[in-house]
Amino acid sequence: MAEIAPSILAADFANLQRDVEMINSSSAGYIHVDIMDGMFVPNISFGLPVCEAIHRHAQKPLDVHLMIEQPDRYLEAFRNAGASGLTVHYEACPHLHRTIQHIKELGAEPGVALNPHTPVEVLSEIMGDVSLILIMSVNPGFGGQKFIENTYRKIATLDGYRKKFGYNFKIEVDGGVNLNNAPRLVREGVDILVAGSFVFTSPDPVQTIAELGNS
Ligand SMILES: O=C(CO)[C@H](O)[C@H](O)COP(=O)(O)O
Ligand SMILES: [Fe+2]
Repeated sequence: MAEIAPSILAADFANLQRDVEMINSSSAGYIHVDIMDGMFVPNISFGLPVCEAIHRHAQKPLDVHLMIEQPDRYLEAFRNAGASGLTVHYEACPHLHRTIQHIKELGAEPGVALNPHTPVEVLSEIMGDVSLILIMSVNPGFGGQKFIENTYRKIATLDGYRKKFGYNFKIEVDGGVNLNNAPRLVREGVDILVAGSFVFTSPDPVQTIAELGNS
């Protein structure tokens, strides 16, 4: 069993309210909101006004994934735009401890994300301070990419740290998640599966979210 965070990046932006309401009516635990700045990643998604608009209709917490440089500049603004969780990239934060404290002061759940090439060991001194560790299973920037197989090993290593030291963070995986890889991801220790294109291109997204959740 896992919690599901459908990624709104794969929604129909011309029918955003309809797609948010679909997620509301499903068993999803969160709405995953991908913010891309065209600098940290080679793509621009959307920004604060769209996040606010999603929040106006959402009945699930917004899990905001900041793929932006110097995310400290925008933490408060995204919190005010409705973010329940704020996840920053390790690779974008030279003062990660300070950034995590800032997120906590804003009353949001602090998360940290790792690109596929970044080993989980770099987070060893911050694992006790975060609510969420997001393992990217594709290179961030685009939906609809192929799942990177090395992710299983990273999840297992991270789960090993959690068990050894009794940490409470949740493990989230993001990118290329589908019904083929979800069961093994959950076995390795994943708590939250992000799924964008697999959910939104399926004939029955509510049913697909339920099936992923049963993985
Ligand atoms: O952070 C992301 C991309 O950078 C998205 O959350 C992710 O790609 C989800 O989309 P899909 O399930 O289609 O891979
Ligand atoms: Fe994401």
